Amino acid sequence: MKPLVVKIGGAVLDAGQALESLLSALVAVKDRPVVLVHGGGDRVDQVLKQAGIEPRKFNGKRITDAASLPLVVGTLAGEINKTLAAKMRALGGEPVGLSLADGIAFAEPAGEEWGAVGVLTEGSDTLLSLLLQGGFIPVVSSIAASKGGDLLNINADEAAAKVAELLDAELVLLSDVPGVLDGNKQLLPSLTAADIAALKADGVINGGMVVKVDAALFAAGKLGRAVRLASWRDPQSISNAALGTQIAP
Ligand SMILES: Nc1ncnc2c1ncn2[C@@H]1O[C@H](COP(=O)(O)OP(=O)(O)O)[C@@H](O)[C@H]1O
Ligand SMILES: CC(=O)N[C@@H](CCC(=O)OP(=O)(O)O)C(=O)O
Repeated sequence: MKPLVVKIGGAVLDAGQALESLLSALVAVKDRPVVLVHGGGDRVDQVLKQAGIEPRKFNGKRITDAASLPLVVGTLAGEINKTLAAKMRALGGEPVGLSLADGIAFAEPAGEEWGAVGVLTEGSDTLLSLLLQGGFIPVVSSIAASKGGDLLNINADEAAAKVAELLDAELVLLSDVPGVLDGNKQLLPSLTAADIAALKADGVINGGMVVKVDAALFAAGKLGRAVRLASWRDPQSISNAALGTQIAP
């Protein structure tokens, strides 16, 4: 069976029992290899504010100035990555905490106005495949590096899309909403690229959902199959393909 790449982000990291249930469900998957890719933007916001830096985002992506970068790296590749791995180990899994910079994918700066935000370029499945063959669960943060060795901040939805592409995996992006919602807050079970363009133009898809649907469309195109957006509040979202929004290639 194809590997399963699950991305979690946002508030799940502070969600106590919901996080434990989700990680337990991931550890319990035995019929296929699993990779966990994580964000943690909410926690980064807290850490930046504590340091007197006001978070700045555009279309759900963080503009990352030089003063913010060490805090972003420490929070995502340090605190959150190690916390998730420790929790999964406590639940009986064999996680290995990594970043994109650990040989998974290179990045290039996204442009001067973005600061230390990167766009992913080429990658390799070598390390991930070795870990999966050994029965480990890679836990991947979205910190990448350029070929010149500079660290870059990647949006975690884009990181998950790249990891799924490298592994030719099934991709599920879990968030704090049941999927993409319409203007009346009703779940949209499936979306095409044209539907997404219209919903973005109408402002129904906004904020963090913009980068998520864009990453899902990118991955669906590369993989040639649908990518699913669902909620981390229900651990069944991991394996129940009927839950959430399917984004078609
Ligand atoms: N059409 C939409 N459907 C669902 N959520 C949306 C929509 N438009 C904007 N959002 C917002 O996007 C958020 C999810 O994105 P984000 O907070 O970046 O998630 P994560 O941190 O898990 O990646 C939702 O909580 C919601 O506030
Ligand atoms: C460039 C960029 O947007 N980086 C993100 C990486 C983490 C992330 O994407 O976290 P969520 O999935 O929880 O939103 C950030 O600094 O917040």
